[in-house]
Amino acid sequence: MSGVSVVALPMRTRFRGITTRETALVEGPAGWGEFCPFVEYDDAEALAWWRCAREAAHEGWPAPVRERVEVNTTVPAVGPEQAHRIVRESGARTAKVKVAEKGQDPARTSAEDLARVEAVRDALGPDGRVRVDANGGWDVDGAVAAITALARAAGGLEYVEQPCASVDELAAVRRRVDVPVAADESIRRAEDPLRVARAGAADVAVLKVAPLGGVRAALRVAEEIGLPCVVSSAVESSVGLAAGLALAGALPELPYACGLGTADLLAGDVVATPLHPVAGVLDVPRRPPRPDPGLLARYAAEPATRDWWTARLARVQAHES
Ligand SMILES: O=C(O)CCC(=O)C1=CC=C[C@@H](O)[C@@H]1C(=O)O
Ligand SMILES: [Mg+2]
Repeated sequence: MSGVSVVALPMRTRFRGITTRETALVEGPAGWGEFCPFVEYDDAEALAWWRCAREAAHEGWPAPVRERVEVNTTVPAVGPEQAHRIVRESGARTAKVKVAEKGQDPARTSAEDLARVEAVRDALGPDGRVRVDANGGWDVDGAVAAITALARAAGGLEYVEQPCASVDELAAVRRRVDVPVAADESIRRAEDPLRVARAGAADVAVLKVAPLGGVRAALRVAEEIGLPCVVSSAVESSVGLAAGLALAGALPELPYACGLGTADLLAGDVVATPLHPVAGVLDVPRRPPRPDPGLLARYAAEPATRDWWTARLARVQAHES
């Protein structure tokens, strides 16, 4: 397939259970788009991710209403020393900390999570903002206990992202804790992204541009959901991150630092100047950065991986026609 480059980007540390981020970059008349649904997603779920890539490559993005976006630093499920170093080196004022890592007991708060958020608070100082993301890893009682303990250890939490898996569980937790609840998977993986708001299950809406189908589609969700929004990445290369920044740049209101600093999680990227935040800030691009041919070659996926992605992309595109 012409104009498609499949790469396997090394990551600095394990995040979301992966240490390599496979992704397909597509070129069109408007620039480059990135198609990178996580490998376990089926073609039906991958369709929105293709629409996001197609928008970037063939249509372009709506004009932004701001030139810069404050971003949080993202702390994977690492030890306290590494967590402290990540936050200090980022210069960001907000940190999102991964907790309830897969395999942990959904009914309890791990000592590792408590130590991690304590180290993050120490690195940020008293004025910093600490948020945590459980990726649905707790049950309701476990979430209530964990959020209380983590808020104490962190010296206060800005919000807790997806403490439980279902909308009904989010609503139950929200009734029992003072920490604001942010919905992520309950929006980006839902048949109806607005249900979480109708159910009174969240205070904040996390928007990921690719699973929501592109900048324009995500702006429509933001308008309809009636909650304050925060934009977060899907650990894309800097090409796909630019789409997230285009969304953050175009939202009428942007009350939170955005989870778009994830180029820092990559040990390799496809653009000569990756979108690394400086003091927790990123500029809003008007168009996606162009991949560097040498980097596309350097990180080119092996043939079997390339064939898997190009076949997946062709199947998803066929869904559209
Ligand atoms: O929001 C951030 O700080 C970075 C992005 C991030 O946390 C995630 C990206 C992709 C999938 C998940 O692992 C995770 C999330 O759940 O938000
Ligand atoms: Mg999340």
